[in-house]
Amino acid sequence: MLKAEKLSYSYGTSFQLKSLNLKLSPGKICGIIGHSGSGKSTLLHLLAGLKEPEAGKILLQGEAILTPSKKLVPGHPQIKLVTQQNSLFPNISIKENIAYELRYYEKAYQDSRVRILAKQLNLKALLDKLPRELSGGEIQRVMIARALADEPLVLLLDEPMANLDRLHKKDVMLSLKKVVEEENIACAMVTHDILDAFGMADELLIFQKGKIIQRGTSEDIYFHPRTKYVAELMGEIFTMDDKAYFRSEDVIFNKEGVYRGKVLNNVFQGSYYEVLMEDENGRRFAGKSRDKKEGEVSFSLSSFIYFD
Ligand SMILES: Nc1ncnc2c1ncn2[C@@H]1O[C@H](COP(=O)(O)OP(=O)(O)OP(=O)(O)O)[C@@H](O)[C@H]1O
Repeated sequence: MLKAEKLSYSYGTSFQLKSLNLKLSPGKICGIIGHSGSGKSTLLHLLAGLKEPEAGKILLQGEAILTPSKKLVPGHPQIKLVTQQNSLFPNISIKENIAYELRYYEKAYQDSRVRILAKQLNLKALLDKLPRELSGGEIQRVMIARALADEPLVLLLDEPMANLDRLHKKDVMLSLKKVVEEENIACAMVTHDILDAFGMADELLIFQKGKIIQRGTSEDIYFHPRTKYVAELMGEIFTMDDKAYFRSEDVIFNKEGVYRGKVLNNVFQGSYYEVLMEDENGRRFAGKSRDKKEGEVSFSLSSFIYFD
């Protein structure tokens, strides 16, 4: 659906996005993960046709999209970018905000489309309110609904769920995934929360300094990270010898275990305790346990991660 070929962009000498290739497929969500400043937002702005690439092109259904220098108003009507910024009209209702995107259509179609979106994104109770009467998370859902109103081919989301608590997140995640599938939209989503990416993305792209350094399914990347940077983005890793790394869930407490640790703390996590430990060299690591641990403990490790 959307394809970027050899895309390049830079901010002077301080940041470069170099010869990047990317494909977004209909009905699929591509999660974009990377440290702050790695270029994720810049990429979304390029894909949305809002920044002028220095080289390369962006193809929508095989046709090159017009870049800002070739357009009066930058952007493409069928590629929608939703950021964290609230860009709703403040003095009209939520319903009118969404319907505004459909202003060239008949009223009956506007109404039915708003009704469908309100159902998909759980907005029914908010339709007659003004934006200032909504919470941050509710605004975010409305912004997504508004972006979807005119049935775009591509939806680009820059941290769409940053303002939502866990419970609401799950709700929005499920509805968003369903809409993307039902309406066959190609979607890319930048997020800082790896669990959001795991929960939603069909494919993950890992970004480092303007480059995609690994791509694959969540499971693929979680279990086979190519570098330490990638592994750490997926969750905390530990090592006792700087060669073999492990995660807290790999720690299996048992008396026969060949590894030893001194328990420093038990952090209650609800369904388990995170047991913080250190070895005789003062290296810190953690395990997971249903019960609290104390003093000297032994454990084995169920698997290791190695880097090339
Ligand atoms: N207008 C600009 N002028 C100069 N440098 C910029 C500009 N916008 C961004 N940068 C720099 O380019 C790099 C990439 O920025 P970008 O916003 O794309 O990163 P990001 O991965 O989205 O970060 P975050 O996760 O913090 O939003 C950063 O080092 C940033 O400081």
